[in-house]
Amino acid sequence: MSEAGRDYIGFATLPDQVHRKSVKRGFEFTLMVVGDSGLGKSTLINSLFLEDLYKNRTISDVEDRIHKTTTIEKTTMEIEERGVRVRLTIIDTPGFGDAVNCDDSWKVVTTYIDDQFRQYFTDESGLNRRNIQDNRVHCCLYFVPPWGHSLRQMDLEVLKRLHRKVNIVLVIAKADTLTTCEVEKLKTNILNAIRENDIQIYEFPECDSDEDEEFKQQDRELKASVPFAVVGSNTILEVAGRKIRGRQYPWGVVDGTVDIQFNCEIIFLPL
Ligand SMILES: Nc1nc2c(ncn2[C@@H]2O[C@H](COP(=O)(O)OP(=O)(O)OP(=O)(O)O)[C@@H](O)[C@H]2O)c(=O)[nH]1
Repeated sequence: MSEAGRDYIGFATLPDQVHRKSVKRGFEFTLMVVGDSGLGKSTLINSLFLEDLYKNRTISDVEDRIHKTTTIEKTTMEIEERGVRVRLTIIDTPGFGDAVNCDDSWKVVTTYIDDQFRQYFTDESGLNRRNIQDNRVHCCLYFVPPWGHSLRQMDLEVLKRLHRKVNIVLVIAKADTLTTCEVEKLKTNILNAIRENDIQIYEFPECDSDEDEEFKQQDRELKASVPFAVVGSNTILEVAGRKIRGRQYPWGVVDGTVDIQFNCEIIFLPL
């Protein structure tokens, strides 16, 4: 083969090579969802990944919940978007915050995260390092109830124990139950609370200076929306000839996949 026809392999193509290898192999991504029962965690996860991840789940009765301890429930699925495969694992924490005394709700969650780090370290130190399964938790979606004024003492206790172990993304659940002003106020209070308590939540990386203006604007809006106000829905509605996952009210439709139309709050999730 002539020199000109030969593909150049070198440092310059390194990002390409890494990219190609990763695309071929696929990625592993583990997302943990933490929050009280009924905040819409399953609904949001189902709406985000367009799957029904919790088909077999039954609703426990109130009596059960009073004494319930937090458990870990793991669901794995393969998803593919434009040829890129992702092995997505959702770690749910049913029972979190349900018990009358939830002093220890955080323990199950932190123990699980620590165990995964330990397992990964052990596998990496072993002889067969090629086929390690990465079960470490990459991101934790923490659901804040919409009916409070800020983070509760319990949220602060949990977040203080989690923030050095995992990337935390805070979301205000069921944001369609709040007005624009209420959302803004709650966001300000939450941001003040995490600052006062030295809690580190996930920060988006700096946007490259050579990105186009539209991308930069999107990036600014995304950063300004933290903590994200979210609305989930598993109902498909037809609005203006378009099929959306939304929630229907007498006064309008909340598009769960794009924005909260009467709140002008955009739902972006950094996945
Ligand atoms: N108004 C409103 N209701 C929602 C939203 N998301 C979910 N719901 C409703 O809230 C109820 C509970 O939703 P789930 O997704 O089961 O809540 P969960 O947090 O997974 O609850 P557990 O499985 O008990 O932990 C359901 O009736 C949903 O339809 C939302 O964004 N807004």
